[in-house]
Amino acid sequence: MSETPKTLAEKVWDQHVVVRGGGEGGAREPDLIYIDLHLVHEVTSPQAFDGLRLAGRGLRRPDLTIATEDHNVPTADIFAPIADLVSRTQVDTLRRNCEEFGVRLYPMGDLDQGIVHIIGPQLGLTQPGMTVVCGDSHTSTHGAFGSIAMGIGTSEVEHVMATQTLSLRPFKTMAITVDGELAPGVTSKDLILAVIAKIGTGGGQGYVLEYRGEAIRKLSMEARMTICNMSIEAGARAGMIAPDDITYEYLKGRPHAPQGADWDAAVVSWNELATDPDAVFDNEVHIDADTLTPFVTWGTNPGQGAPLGSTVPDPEAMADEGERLSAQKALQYMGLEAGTPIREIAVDTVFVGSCTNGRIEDLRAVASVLEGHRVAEGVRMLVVPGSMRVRAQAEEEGLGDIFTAAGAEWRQAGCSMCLGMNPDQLVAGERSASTSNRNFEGRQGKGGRTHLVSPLVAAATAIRGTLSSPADLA
Ligand SMILES: CC(C)[C@H](C(=O)O)[C@@H](O)C(=O)O
Ligand code: SF4
Repeated sequence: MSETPKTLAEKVWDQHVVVRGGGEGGAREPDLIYIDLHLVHEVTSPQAFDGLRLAGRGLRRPDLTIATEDHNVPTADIFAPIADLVSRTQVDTLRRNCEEFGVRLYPMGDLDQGIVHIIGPQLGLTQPGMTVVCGDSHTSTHGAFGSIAMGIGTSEVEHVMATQTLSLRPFKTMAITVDGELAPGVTSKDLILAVIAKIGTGGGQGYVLEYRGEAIRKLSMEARMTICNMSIEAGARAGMIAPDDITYEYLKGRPHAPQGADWDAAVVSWNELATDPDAVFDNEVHIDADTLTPFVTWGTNPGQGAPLGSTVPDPEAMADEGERLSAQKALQYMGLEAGTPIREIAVDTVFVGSCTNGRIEDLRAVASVLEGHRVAEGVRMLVVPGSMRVRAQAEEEGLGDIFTAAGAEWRQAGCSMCLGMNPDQLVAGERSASTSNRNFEGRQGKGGRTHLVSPLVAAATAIRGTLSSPADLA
């Protein structure tokens, strides 16, 4: 064990310092950090590749760089040419760039294609103790493996491409300890929505969050990924969970995971990453899992959430002026009145998918509720797997048939209705229950209204037509 007790984040950081910045405290210069894995998608890479081309540079480590197509993918027919010109150009540009610079790319429809944050873990590329970056804010997802995983800007994307390093200032650390156990029907999505409601969308600013405690330890890897995914919605730089047997079980045997003696050696070193007992965090938050119930958002940021069993809050009752004004504006945009029971809010669309909740366990949860039911009259339901492999597995397990039998649309892999960059969009005034991670104005299409929910709530809502949990179906 190290002499000075360290947190998980500090250990991973220290293992990646190439050059330590001079100075002390706030005046400390950034460190130069080595990057183990660089994930690339079509939206944030074109300028970076252009920059390299202009400077006459190549990629420092094409072998540590992987690209996929996700944001602009039409999920209704992934094998047809993309109709939208902007999307098609974006995807064609990625293909040309990857070819020119020697980057491995999973194109639309390939069995390994999917949302960037779903395919990294799925391929075993994301591993404990790594530094993972991508020009995408939800890169925090990969922190569920005990890696420092961050979204970066386009100029940083170019820097990583050229040097495989990044110049970074150390973060502050925050422990989010979740004691107890989640009740049946309460998922990691409810937990993270409750965390963000508690600390606020700016509560994590400048921090790496480490989720710990009994309730976190009991979660599957996929549930942990949902939590780390949304760290960014609390304003954090990254979210992390220490690796344990659940992590190793998930990772073992995946295509890029170490094998044989290398695997054993890796596990020994990964076991040393956990935060030392005496390590000190810059900030600590405690949550009691036992008290949580299904949680949904009513407003236009992920922190504007409340228990499903409660009512739309009254802005007038909010002491903080900023909060009050933001709630007033949100309710107006959302077309909601204070005091309305949340369970009475009717939706037009249910979206299951995204890098938050587009994995196989999410689809299983949805199918378990939908089986033997029909999607309510007048409600459109999209079920969009996060990757083509998730789709294949869901088909093999008969989940696809359950979705179609219930009247849902069973799609191919992509970001889909998580954001309005492809044909899957809400029209103005339409309201959705969505398993994605962002609910700001227009996120799912201009004028669209989004309620963030768990997969279980999404499924029950599809059946009843109003925001509901499976318990309401009895
Ligand atoms: C397009 C991309 C840059 C963006 C992100 O960084 O998160 C997107 O994935 C999102 O979820 O809004
Ligand atoms: S699924 Fe949504 S949040 Fe995730 S990368 Fe795609 S657009 Fe961003």
